[in-house]
Amino acid sequence: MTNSGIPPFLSLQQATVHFSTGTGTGTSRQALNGITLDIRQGEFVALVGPNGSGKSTLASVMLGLCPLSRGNCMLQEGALLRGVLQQPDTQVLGDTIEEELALTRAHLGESAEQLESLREAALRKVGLRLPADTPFSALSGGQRQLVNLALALSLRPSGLLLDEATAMLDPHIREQVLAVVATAHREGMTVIWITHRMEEAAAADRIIALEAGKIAFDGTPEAFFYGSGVESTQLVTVPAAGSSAAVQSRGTSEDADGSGANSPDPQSACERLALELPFVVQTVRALRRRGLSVSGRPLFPEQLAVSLRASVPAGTGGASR
Ligand SMILES: Nc1ncnc2c1ncn2[C@@H]1O[C@H](COP(=O)(O)OP(=O)(O)OP(=O)(O)O)[C@@H](O)[C@H]1O
Repeated sequence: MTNSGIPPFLSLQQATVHFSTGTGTGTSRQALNGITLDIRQGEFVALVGPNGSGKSTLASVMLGLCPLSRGNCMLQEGALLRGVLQQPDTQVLGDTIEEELALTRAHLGESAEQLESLREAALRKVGLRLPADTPFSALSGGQRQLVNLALALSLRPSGLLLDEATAMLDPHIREQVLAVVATAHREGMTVIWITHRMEEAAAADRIIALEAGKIAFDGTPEAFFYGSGVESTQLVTVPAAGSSAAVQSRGTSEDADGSGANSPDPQSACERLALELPFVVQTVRALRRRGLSVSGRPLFPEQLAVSLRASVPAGTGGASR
C-alpha cells in the first residue's frame, strides 16, 4: 500500500533473478539483486543504468515474462501493463496491420467493423495513415515501431513499459513516439521508460537507476543530474562511508536560497554511473565553471533560457557590439 492507502500500480519486494549460465556449481549470474520499489498509478518513471545493470531483466519481471528467483512482483488488481520493446519484429505475429490487430484483440471477440474502427483510431493516434493490408515487411523500422505502439495502445492498457523503444529510430520518429507516450501519460497512463538517452529520462517524474542489479538512485531528474538526490543505501559505487567522495555524493548542489546558482556542482548520481548528462545540464556546468551564475537546475533549453534571464542583473542582459 502507498501512504494514501491506494495500492501501487506495481510493487516489487526483494526481486532477485539469477540466470543459469551452465550446469556446474557457481554457474549462475545474478541479474537482479533484491529490488524493492513501488510505482504509483499515473507515474512516469525512467529506468536507466549502464549496460548489463539489469534494466531489461527488470522489464521482463514487470511484464511477467521472467520468473523471480526470490522476492515478488505484484501488479495492481485489474491493471494491464503492456510492453513495447526495442525490436518491434520480435513482438509482431501477424503479417499485416489488420492481422496483427485481430490477433492482439482476439480474446475480446470483436466484429470486423469494430476492429476496423479501432485500427483507424490506433493508427491516427501515432500519426500514421496506412491501408489495413499493409504487410509489416513493407514498413520502415520507424513505422513498425509506431504501429507496434498503436497496437499496444489499442488494448487500452493502464501502463506502458517501453524498453529502449526509440533506440533504433531517427530523431523525427523518436519525437513522435515520445509525443504519443507523453499524451498517453497526460491521460493517466503509468509509463515506465527504459532508456540510455538521458535527455529522454529528464522528462520523467522520477528516475530509477540500476547498477549491478541493484537500485543505485531513486529520485527526481533534477537530483539525478545535479546531485542532492536521495540516494539508495544500496548504491554500490559509493566509496565507504566517511570517505570524502561518499560525503560529497550525499551533499547538496543547492545554495541556502535553493537556487544552486553559485555552488560548485558536486558529482551527481548520473555522472558516478558514467552516464552522459543531458546537454542542458552540461551547458549549465560549463557556464558555472566559467564563473557565470545560473539559477536553479534547468533540464531543458526553455528552462535554461528562464534561468539565464533570472541570473542576469537588470540592465546587463543585452550584448552590445
Ligand atoms: N538470459 C540470460 N542468461 C544469462 N545471463 C543473462 C540473461 N539475460 C541477461 N543476463 C545477464 O544479466 C545481466 C543484466 O542484463 P540486462 O540485459 O537485464 O541488462 P541491461 O541493463 O538491460 O543491459 P543493456 O543496457 O546492455 O541492454 C547481465 O550481466 C546479462 O549478461
